[in-house]
Amino acid sequence: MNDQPDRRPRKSGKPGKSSSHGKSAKPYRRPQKDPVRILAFEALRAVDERDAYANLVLPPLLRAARAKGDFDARDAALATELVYGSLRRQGTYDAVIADCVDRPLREVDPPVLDVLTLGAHQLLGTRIPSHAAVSASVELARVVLGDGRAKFVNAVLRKIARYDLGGWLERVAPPYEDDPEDHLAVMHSHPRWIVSALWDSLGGGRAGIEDLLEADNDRPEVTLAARPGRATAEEVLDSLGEEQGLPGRWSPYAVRLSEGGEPGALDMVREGRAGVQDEGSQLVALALAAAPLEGRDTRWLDGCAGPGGKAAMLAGLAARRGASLLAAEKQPHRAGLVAKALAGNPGPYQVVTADGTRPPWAPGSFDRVLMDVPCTGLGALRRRPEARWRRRPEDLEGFAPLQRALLRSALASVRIGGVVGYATCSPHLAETRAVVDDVHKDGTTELLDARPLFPSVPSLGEGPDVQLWPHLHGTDAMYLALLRRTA
Ligand SMILES: C[S@@+](CC[C@H](N)C(=O)[O-])C[C@H]1O[C@@H](n2cnc3c(N)ncnc32)[C@H](O)[C@@H]1O
Repeated sequence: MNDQPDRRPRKSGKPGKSSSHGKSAKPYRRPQKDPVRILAFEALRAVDERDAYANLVLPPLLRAARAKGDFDARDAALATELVYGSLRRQGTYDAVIADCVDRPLREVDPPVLDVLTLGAHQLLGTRIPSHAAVSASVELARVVLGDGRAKFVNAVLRKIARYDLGGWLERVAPPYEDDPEDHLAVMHSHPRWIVSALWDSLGGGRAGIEDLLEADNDRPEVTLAARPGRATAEEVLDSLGEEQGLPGRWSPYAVRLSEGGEPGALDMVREGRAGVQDEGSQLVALALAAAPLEGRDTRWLDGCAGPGGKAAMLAGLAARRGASLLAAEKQPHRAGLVAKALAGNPGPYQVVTADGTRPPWAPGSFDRVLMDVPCTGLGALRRRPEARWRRRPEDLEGFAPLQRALLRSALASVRIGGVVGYATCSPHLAETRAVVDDVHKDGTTELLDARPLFPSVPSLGEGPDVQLWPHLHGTDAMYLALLRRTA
């Protein structure tokens, strides 16, 4: 039922005209322009209409609003919460809104639906009092949709305001006993196919999958990685000044920022001595670097390096051990980002623009190889609130041949006895174990137990591969399998 939310023919209609104010008995009053809600609406329209990413579209809008004055940090925090919350909880809010309108959601004009979603989030997902949430949304509707459609918005939001979130969920979520996946999809605002895929990968009962789906709806912490050889986590912590930070949970290089702030503005980040990087990604790079290896260990390859977070960590670790890193990336502009991330690395490295499936280097050239392949990104839903609604199950078929080709190419690139790390930022079994099992069947690899290379990280399952989880580890759902080439 909730697979394709019955919503949003995306490209939309135009804002309606204001109704004539001569007809109203009341004297005409100009709508009140609330810059926070107007900005949130603009961001949602960009996500809906232009397939923009909220995390890219929002910062410039916020900067422009602040530059105009009259928009402070609290306004920015509220606008961010309204945009991210509306996108994350869209599946739940769609079910609620559908119950309050007398036509299918796909027949509601998308800008109207965006105003309703923003209103629903204020009513059901924030502490804003109901009357304020309704009146602010109606004023927004008057500004961006016109008076006629503002009446419709008013009527729908008044219906929504009758119950709180719990009350609505009891009404609109199908009973768990009838259809567990549909129930969880509505309760936790994920498409049903993603609930199903995550559950297949996670295993276990109801409690675990519920915790995972809720963790996907939490705002993730911003984590920094001290670049090995250029800074330590202690130095990064000391440099934070006003910003508060905590050491990482698992990675000795991690620093968790307590307030989101603007990490790009921190001195350490501007100087390239630290970078923004989820702790799960740090652990994957550290595990590959620590995998046991006999014989030569001087040539390392990152075969899918852009934008360069793991490459920066690997390059620093390689430098300490007298090894060099080749960082390859197919997209030239992303290879540029890798070059920027690696600039100033204390040891030898090279960045090349290259297709990892048709590599320009000789077979067997490397001792350690990381293949962090392109994937659906279902492991990073916390960071990209719109991604869950954009992804389709068919996307998996698009990635499958490339993922296998890149893993095979990684194994051809490593010497016999060398180690390949196959990584994804998706826990979907079609992108993780299915790929590794297919390639392992060729009979030229040994699977290594990756778990001991994640020291002190709990709940790593039965191995030999490692799947991290937001609700268990506070990281993105990164996956790592380690394969040694045997023939
Ligand atoms: C998951 S991202 C890698 C993230 C990176 N390891 C990091 O930590 O910053 C996958 C990257 O592979 C690149 N890519 C896609 N197809 C490729 C190919 N055939 N050869 C090399 N790189 C490829 C994409 O452009 C993308 O930058």
